Amino acid sequence: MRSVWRSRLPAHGPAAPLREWLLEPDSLTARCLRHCRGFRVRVLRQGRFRPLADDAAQGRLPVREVLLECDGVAVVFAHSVLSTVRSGRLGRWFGRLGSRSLGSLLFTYPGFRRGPIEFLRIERGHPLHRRVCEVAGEAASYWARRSRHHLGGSSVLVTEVFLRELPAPV
Ligand SMILES: C=C(O[C@@H]1C=C(C(=O)O)C=C[C@H]1O)C(=O)O
Repeated sequence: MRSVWRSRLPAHGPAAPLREWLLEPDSLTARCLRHCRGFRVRVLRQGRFRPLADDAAQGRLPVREVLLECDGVAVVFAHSVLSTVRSGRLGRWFGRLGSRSLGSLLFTYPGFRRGPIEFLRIERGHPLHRRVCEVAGEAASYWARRSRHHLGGSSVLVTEVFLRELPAPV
């Protein structure tokens, strides 16, 4: 079952500082780098997996899941899915990222076009909720955002789940 992702945060939604992080128009990696001394991308899995119902995709596709860590603390769980198996340059670059941030590609190479950012409070029953609890600990719900980045005829759907209060600027 697909969830209803919304184009706006509810007025009574998360308060600052989480609200500002959810609304960050630029790269989360760049924001993390401004807010902590030690930033790291911890790759949890990368390969061809069956996408989530929410990913609006069929078949086994290139999937990447990582934790963004600030000063040793995991602050974002990211789940990214390519639109097709044959994704040309995007597929090659995606597969070779390793521990480099996907954002270092999406927000630097000029050919990408980003679609709208959508928001969802991920609760028990959502396929990502269980995965996030496995890595970040049990919580009733997590706020998340997602957007699709297009390059030519391919795209990557990037879903970011915020795990805890995020660091203040250093
Ligand atoms: C899209 C960005 O890249 C970040 C890093 C990711 C990765 O390395 O897989 C995935 C999503 C983001 O949290 C960003 O920095 O905004």
